[in-house]
Amino acid sequence: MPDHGKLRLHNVTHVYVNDGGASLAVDSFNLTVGQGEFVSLVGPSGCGKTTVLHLIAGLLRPTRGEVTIGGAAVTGPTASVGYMLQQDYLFPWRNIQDNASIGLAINGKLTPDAKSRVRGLLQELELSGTELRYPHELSGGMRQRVALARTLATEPDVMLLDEPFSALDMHIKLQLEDLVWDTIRRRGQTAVLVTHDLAEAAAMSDRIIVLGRNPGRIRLTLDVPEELRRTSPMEARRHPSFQPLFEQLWEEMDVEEAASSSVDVRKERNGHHDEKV
Ligand SMILES: Nc1ncnc2c1ncn2[C@@H]1O[C@H](COP(=O)(O)OP(=O)(O)OP(=O)(O)O)[C@@H](O)[C@H]1O
Repeated sequence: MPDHGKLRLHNVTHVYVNDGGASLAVDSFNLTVGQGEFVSLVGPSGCGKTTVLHLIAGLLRPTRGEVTIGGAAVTGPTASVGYMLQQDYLFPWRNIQDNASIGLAINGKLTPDAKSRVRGLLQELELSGTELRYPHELSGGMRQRVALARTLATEPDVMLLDEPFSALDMHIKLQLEDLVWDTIRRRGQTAVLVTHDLAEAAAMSDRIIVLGRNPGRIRLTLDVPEELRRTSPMEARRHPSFQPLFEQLWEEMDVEEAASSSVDVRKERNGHHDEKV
């Protein structure tokens, strides 16, 4: 049977409408992500990457077009989608076990089995012994691992990652990239990562989608070579195929950023500060 993809955005357009007027964030966006595939979205600031994740998560409804997961239309947030953000948003008054269990508690699924699964997750993420501690007693990397446990606890099929490593220092970031990559792979989850870090995109993904400047449209798709997909992000960074891929991405982003700034220059030159070019 042909693979129609776990996740599909079909001709999706999103316009934000508020007091400031209407703003086109994503325009006629088409993307299919296969079951178990890891895709990264990169592109200039404001090009619509987070908007795409919010549409997949059901936090926003498309103005036009359709988002489907497993063939079913996304009409609102569902437990089958997990979301990991730059900030961990742990509750300071709840201990680590309770923070990791919060999604299950909200969904009314905090059964004894689920509790023991959360304990297993904390163990898997090397957080054993922290269960009764509070977030302020943990390092940034540990807190982000608790956030990962909280996301995995509800057993989502699709993981959305919005710059989850960008607030961490380099050493912790590299370790956490490996851990997240490994947990996602072992569970066969489908993942979409938004990142400004091109090396991270190259090291973690099966496929990289380069978006053009606002409004979000796909400018280019790069398939990551098989030998990099098979290895952990840390190992991928050391592989001979890594540098050429990174350089290609860098050049593509350079072209895109240059296009953005030439538009700004053109706008300045023409005195058209408010006009959409
Ligand atoms: N709530 C909102 N209301 C109006 N416009 C918005 C809103 N959220 C985002 N936008 C606009 O939509 C466009 C896309 O924003 P989005 O946050 O998706 O971009 P991004 O690529 O994730 O940016 P960054 O890389 O800087 O995080 C931008 O022009 C932004 O100003």
